[in-house]
Amino acid sequence: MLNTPPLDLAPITRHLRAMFGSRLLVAAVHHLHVFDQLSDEPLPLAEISHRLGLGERPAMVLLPGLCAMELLDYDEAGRLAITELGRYLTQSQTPNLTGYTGLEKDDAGVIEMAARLRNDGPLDTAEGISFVKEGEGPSPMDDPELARKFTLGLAGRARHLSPIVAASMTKREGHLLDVAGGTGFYTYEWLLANPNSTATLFDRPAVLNVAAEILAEFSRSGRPGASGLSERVSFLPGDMLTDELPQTDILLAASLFHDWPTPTCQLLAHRFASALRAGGELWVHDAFLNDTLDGPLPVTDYSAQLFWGTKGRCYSRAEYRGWLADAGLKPTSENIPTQMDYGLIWAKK
Ligand SMILES: C[S@@+](CC[C@H](N)C(=O)[O-])C[C@H]1O[C@@H](n2cnc3c(N)ncnc32)[C@H](O)[C@@H]1O
Repeated sequence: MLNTPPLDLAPITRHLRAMFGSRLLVAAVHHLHVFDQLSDEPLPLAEISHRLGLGERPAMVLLPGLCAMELLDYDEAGRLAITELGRYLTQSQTPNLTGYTGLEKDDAGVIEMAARLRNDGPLDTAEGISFVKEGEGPSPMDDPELARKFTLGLAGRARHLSPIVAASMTKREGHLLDVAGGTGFYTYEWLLANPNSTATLFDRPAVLNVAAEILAEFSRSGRPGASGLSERVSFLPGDMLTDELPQTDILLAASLFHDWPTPTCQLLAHRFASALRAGGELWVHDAFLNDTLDGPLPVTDYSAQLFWGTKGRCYSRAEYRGWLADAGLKPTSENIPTQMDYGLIWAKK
């Protein structure tokens, strides 16, 4: 690990994402009527999702979120039940807080959250979805200005987390493929920690233009090894969903799967497994739900944020390990925390 770990910035991202958790709460009480639906009897997750008219993704964002808020819980039979606290959000309880929470029910963010939950995403996607390039439709990641805005929007987080990630990953000689690598910070830090290795940064062309500027700045930082980095990194523009990926020893998927729905994650796991050489390692850096799908709150709030803005959500380690095993990899049992409610898991080929 690093000698002096940097300050964990999680309090900032937790407060930021709490906005999306609040929208989930008020939408659940006043627009979807989750607590009234459950007030008579506990229901299996599939049944309550069906009664609420929610698809798999919105259900897996909303219901774990309400569990993390301690308003719902799983009973011994695995059904979702209202907790003692959650009873105070039903009309049948006296007193209850629905009059008070209802003061926020017409908030624009709450109304839009309810609409997105019912629709499994925004109604109008003419401009494309942030961080996502899929098929022939428009993508902000292919528009020079938007690609720059979104990529630089993640730069501070990546700059802060990447030394911690590089210190936590295995040290080895070989090649790193940083898929959907964005700014490239994870690659640059990993190369500094592995001086005899090389790397490919794979992303959309407009994103790689920004990454190249960041590499130029990084190379001038004066840190040991930084000035020679550009000879060890290749930039490869492409579409990770369709283009052939180069063979590699280590593949890093940082904040990647969480932008995509489950079937796409399964496809990506297969594609990434095929790109690994024998003995290769697939590393996932992300924020993980509990395997019991009931928290933690910072991650269910993050899942609500991702649901709002992308095609994805947060997933549990068990969900990831299932996809990686189905793709022929051997998931390890290591759970390595990094910071900002993120962590690493990895699998071997
Ligand atoms: C949330 S960002 C993560 C960036 C970086 N890994 C990080 O952690 O900072 C997702 C990245 O996926 C890229 N991306 C989205 N769809 C893609 C596609 N079909 N092929 C390649 N990259 C894609 C985006 O351009 C964006 O840089």
